[in-house]
Amino acid sequence: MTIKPPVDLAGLRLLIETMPDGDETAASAAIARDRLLTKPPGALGRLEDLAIWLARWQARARPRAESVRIAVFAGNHGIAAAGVSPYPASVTVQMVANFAAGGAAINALSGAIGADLTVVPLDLDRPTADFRAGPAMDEAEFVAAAAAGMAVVVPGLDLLCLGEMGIGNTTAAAALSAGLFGGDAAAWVGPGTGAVGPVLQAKIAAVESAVAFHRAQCDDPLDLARRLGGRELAAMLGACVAARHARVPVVLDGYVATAAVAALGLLRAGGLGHAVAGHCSAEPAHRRLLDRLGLVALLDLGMRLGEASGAALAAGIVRAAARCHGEMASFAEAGVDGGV
Ligand SMILES: Cc1cc2ncn([C@H]3O[C@H](COP(=O)(O)O)[C@@H](O)[C@H]3O)c2cc1C
Ligand SMILES: O=C(O)c1cccnc1
Repeated sequence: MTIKPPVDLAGLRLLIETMPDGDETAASAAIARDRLLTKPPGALGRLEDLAIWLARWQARARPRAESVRIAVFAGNHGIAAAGVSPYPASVTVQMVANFAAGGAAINALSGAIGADLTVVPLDLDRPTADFRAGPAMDEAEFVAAAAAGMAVVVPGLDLLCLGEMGIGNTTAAAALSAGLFGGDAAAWVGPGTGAVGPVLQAKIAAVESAVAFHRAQCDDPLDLARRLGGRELAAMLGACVAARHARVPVVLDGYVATAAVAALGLLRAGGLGHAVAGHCSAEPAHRRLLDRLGLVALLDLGMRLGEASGAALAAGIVRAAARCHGEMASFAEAGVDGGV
């Protein structure tokens, strides 16, 4: 189902509450087929789980992952002016130009797996507010960014990869994670693009201030995503919600993408059922966040880039899982002894 984009926070909340459950009939059919295929049961390990997961969330007994879209959302952050990144905020728009010219890592990776790459810049000349003493976005800004994310879910997709570009956004991811899950702010902060020394200290201080300020006023996950996130994070959340309604399973990228959608896992049991963690980023808090959400990453390659790079690589694995499930012969068809 293609959904109507929300016009306010209540509308967004309703779309989250009404996200469909998985299709257990399709999942059961996929489990039954998996048992017939020419391999010992379980011998394809997580590839088998992935095929069944695709079936459940696509509501298709014979799942596929041929039409893959990679969506990279870009946003600028007021908090970047607090010296939390080794790179200047100007890099965000410059990297968007690099994406358009085909020169970024994600261009090479999306080409390598034959995926469609769409880049969505979100008001780059208007950074979000510094969230240390006020919300990053007002409700209208937050909902507009979520709606922009929803628009990437077009008909005909089999799989959607979510990623981002936004200097300063590992600070937003840390603040949002700390706001949602609590604990020592410093434990949610890492180097991002390479923060060390005073930059890392500024990052920790920014997260501590922001979480203290907003947690005193609010404990609703969606409102925390508005207060402590950013436009590209809101867009990933919106895209993840729209994908669920359209029965398009999602592959998450790193720490920033996972933090962006974490509220869905808190607002609803199984709210992230249709999402798989593509990889575990080298940003140390990513593993911590995945653990809190009960997600187990597919890949662990020491990557810490963002741009949906880890998600794109993982999409190749998901496609391979669907092809095994769809293309392998059964024991009976192949005349192979054994099986059930
Ligand atoms: C050239 C360049 C390309 C990137 N591609 C993704 N990021 C990544 O780094 C940023 C977050 O890190 P921090 O919070 O430390 O600023 C995001 O833009 C993210 O996608 C990049 C960063 C740079 C410098
Ligand atoms: O894991 C991530 O999402 C990440 C890590 C470093 C820089 N940008 C993003």
